[in-house]
Amino acid sequence: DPHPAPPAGRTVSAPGHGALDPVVRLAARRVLVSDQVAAAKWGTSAPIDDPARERQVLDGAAAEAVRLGADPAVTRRIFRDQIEASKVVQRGLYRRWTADPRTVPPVRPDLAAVRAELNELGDRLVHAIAGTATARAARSCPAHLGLEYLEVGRELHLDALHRAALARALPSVCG
Ligand SMILES: C=C(O[C@@H]1C=C(C(=O)O)C=C[C@H]1O)C(=O)O
Repeated sequence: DPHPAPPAGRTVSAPGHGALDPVVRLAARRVLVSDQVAAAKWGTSAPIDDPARERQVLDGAAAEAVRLGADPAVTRRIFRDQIEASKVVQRGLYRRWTADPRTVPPVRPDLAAVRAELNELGDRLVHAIAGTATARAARSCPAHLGLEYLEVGRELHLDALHRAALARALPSVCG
C-alpha cells in the first residue's frame, strides 16, 4: 500500500506537512521579531511608521523575487502585509507598555541589528513564496493556509496580539 494510514495519534496534517508551512512559519517569525523592533524604538525618536524603510523592504523583496524568477508583484503584495503585521505588533506593544510601564523591556535592542535580522527572514520568505507558487494558486490554498495559521499559532504559543498580527500577514498569500 503506497498510502499507509498515519501512525496512531498523528494525522496527515501533523507539523510540517503543509506546503505553505514555510511561508506561515517565516511570517510568524517576522511577527515575533517585531517585538524587538518595538523595544528598539520605544523611548527614542524612531517612529513606528517608517515609509523610507518600508520602500527599501519592498524593493529588496521584489528584486530578490526577480533574481529567483518569481513574481515581483505578488511578492510585493505579500510583503506589504508583513509590514502591516509588524506595525500591528508594535502598536499593540506600545499600548501595553503605556498602560503598564513595568512591562517595558529593560534592555533596548539595536534597531540596525534587528533590521538585519528582518532582512534575513525576508530573503528566506521570498524563497518560500517562490517555492510555493503551485500551493498558493490552488483552490485549496485558503483552507490549508487557515490550518497552518492555527497550527503555527498553537505551536509557537502566540498570544492574541501576535495571532492577530499573523492573521494580518497572510491575506495575500493565496491566489
Ligand atoms: C519593522 C519596522 O517598522 C515598520 C515596519 C517595517 C517592516 O515591517 O519592515 C518597516 C518600517 C516601519 O514602517 C522597522 O522600522 O524596521
